[in-house]
Amino acid sequence: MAAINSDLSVIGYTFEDIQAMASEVLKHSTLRPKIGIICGTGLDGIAEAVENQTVVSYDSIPGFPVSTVKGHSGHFVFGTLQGKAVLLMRGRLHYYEGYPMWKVAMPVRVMKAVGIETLLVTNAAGGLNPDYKTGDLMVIKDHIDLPGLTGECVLIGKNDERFGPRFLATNGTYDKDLRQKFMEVVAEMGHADIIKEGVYIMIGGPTFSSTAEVRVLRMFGADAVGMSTVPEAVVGRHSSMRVFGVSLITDMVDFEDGSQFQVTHDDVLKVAHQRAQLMKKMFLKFVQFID
Ligand SMILES: O=P(O)(O)O[C@H]1O[C@H](CO)[C@@H](O)[C@H]1O
Ligand code: HPA
Repeated sequence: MAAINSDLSVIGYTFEDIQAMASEVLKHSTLRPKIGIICGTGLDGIAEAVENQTVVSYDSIPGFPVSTVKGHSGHFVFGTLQGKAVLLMRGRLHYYEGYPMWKVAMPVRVMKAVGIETLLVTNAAGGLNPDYKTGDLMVIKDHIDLPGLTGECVLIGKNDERFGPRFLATNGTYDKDLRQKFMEVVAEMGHADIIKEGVYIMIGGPTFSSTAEVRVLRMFGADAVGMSTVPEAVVGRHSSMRVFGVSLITDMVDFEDGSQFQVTHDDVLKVAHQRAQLMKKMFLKFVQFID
């Protein structure tokens, strides 16, 4: 009798599958972008600024999973930002949608196969650091992969070395020069007061954290909590991309027992929409500095 889980081929897309999806995406445009952007919940305002747009819906790409969350529309956008070719993901995949972890970040492998070298990731997150406030932006300097630490790392499964190494060092995942440049851009725009740099912790979701849990997350050393980004950043590094991430603090978690405040997804979307124009302006300036 075959051992349980002996068929590792069921975990992950093959290199050829990813190449086929990338070819499908590339058919739609003559642009060959090197910058990829993943838009977080309600943070796809940046897509409005993309010129010469071509939209490729995820469901038109054979084998590509679809986004199911409000605030994630589910398509790639090819175009130019400040004259630079970019590929945006308007809509990401989350573990809590029911996708296995290896599927959550497969679009990053497709992006790599398309030619993306620099990956810019945004997300909406809850603030754990008491010095933060709603509406702040946190440049991610490091992350805590809580699912990964508990056995749900995005790189679990058969490894094809054409994607990257079996064992990956994840310290230094977030590119120092890009972090510094983004901070400078934001400061030059007169918004130094809302920009922070900190540690993002990923939880599986879809539950927002309990009071006891947020205390643990803070004790772990995290400054913001969310349900995404880490698998994408890890796969980005695995694919030798330069990775940059920024969190919009859409709510401040409450450490008090018996607190009446309960965050909702609509609260998250509301703050994301309030900050959409500003984030768009920041990214327009930022991309100018990316080679
Ligand atoms: O991380 P993004 O996709 O920005 O979304 C964040 O917002 C949603 C919760 O409101 C969760 O999906 C959380 O991860
Ligand atoms: N917790 C987890 N994920 C989130 C939050 C939060 O408070 N806000 C936005 N995404």
